[in-house]
Amino acid sequence: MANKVIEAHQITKHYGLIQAVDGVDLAVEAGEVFGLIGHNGAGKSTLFKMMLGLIPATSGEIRIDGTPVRGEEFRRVRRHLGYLPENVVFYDNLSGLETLAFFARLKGVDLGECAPLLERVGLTAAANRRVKGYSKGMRQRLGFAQALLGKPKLLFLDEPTTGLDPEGIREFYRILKEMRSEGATIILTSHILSEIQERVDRLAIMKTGKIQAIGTVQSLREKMALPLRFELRLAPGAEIELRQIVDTLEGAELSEDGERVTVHCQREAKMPVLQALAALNGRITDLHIREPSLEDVFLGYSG
Ligand SMILES: Nc1ncnc2c1ncn2[C@@H]1O[C@H](COP(=O)(O)OP(=O)(O)OP(=O)(O)O)[C@@H](O)[C@H]1O
Repeated sequence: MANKVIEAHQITKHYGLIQAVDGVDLAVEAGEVFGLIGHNGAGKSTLFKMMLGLIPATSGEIRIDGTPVRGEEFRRVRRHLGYLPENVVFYDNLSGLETLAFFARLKGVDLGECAPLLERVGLTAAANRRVKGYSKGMRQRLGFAQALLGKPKLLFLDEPTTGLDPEGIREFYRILKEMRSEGATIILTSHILSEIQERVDRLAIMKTGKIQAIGTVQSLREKMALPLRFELRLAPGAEIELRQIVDTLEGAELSEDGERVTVHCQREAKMPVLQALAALNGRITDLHIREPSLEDVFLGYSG
C-alpha cells in the first residue's frame, strides 16, 4: 500500500440543506491506528461511508491506497477493506456461522476463514445458534468478525466497542493490535474517549462536519495548553501553608474539593511546583499528577 492509505481533499457532503461534512482534508498513513471523534451528528459515519465508496461525496476527492474512490479500479481496492458499520444488520434466522459464510461469499473470501474468525472474536460456542438470540455484544462481535474477513489491509470501524463488556473491549483492542502488527491500517470512531486515548496513534476531532484538530493526543494537549493537575491529600493544617506556597508560584492555582486539594498549573510550571511542594516536608499524604485527559482536550476543541 502507498504510504498514505487514505487521502481526502476538501470533502463535502450535503443532504438537502444539511451539510453533514464540510471541507474535510485528511491523510492516514499506512500502519496507523487513527481515531475519529466528535459529537453525535458531527459527520463521522458520513465521512466513513464516502471513504468506502458507499455514498458519493458532493465535492472533493478521496483516494484509498492511491486510487480514487469513484471508478472501476476502486473495485480491486475494495477487496482489501473491512468495514464494521455503526448499526450492523443481520438475518435473524441464520446462525452466526451461516451469517459469516454469507458475508464471505459476498466478499469472495474462502469459507475456511469463518470458523477461526468466530473463535477469534469469542463466538465459537454460539456459532450454530441463530443470530436472533444473540445479545447486543454478541452481534457486535459477529460484526467485527465480518469486518475481518479476507484479512483486510484497511479497517473502518464505526463505534466498534458499543455493547461490548469490559472483557470484550480488552479483547477487541488486543485483536486490533495483532491486525496492526500484521500491517493493517485502522480507522475507528468512538465516544468512549478514555478507551481510545491510549490506543490510537493520532486522531481527528470533528465538529459540525469540519475537522477542528488533528494530531497525537499529546500534541493536541500541548496545543491547547491545558493545565496539569497535582491532586494532593494533606495532613491536617497543611492547607494554609500550601496556599501560601501556591500564591508565590506563577501560573499555579489551587482548588479544594472535600479532602482533596488540587494545584492546577501550566506544563512549564510543573517542576517549580514539585520543588515548592517539597517544602511541605512529609505533610503530603498522597499525590497524583494528572495530565489533561482526551475528554478535556475534546471539550476544549468541540465543547
Ligand atoms: N441519509 C441521510 N439523510 C439525511 N441526513 C443525514 C443522512 N445521514 C446522515 N445525515 C445527517 O448528517 C449529519 C452527520 O451524520 P453522521 O451520521 O455522519 O454523524 P456521526 O458523527 O456519525 O454521528 P453519531 O456519533 O451520532 O453516529 C447529521 O446531521 C445527520 O442527521
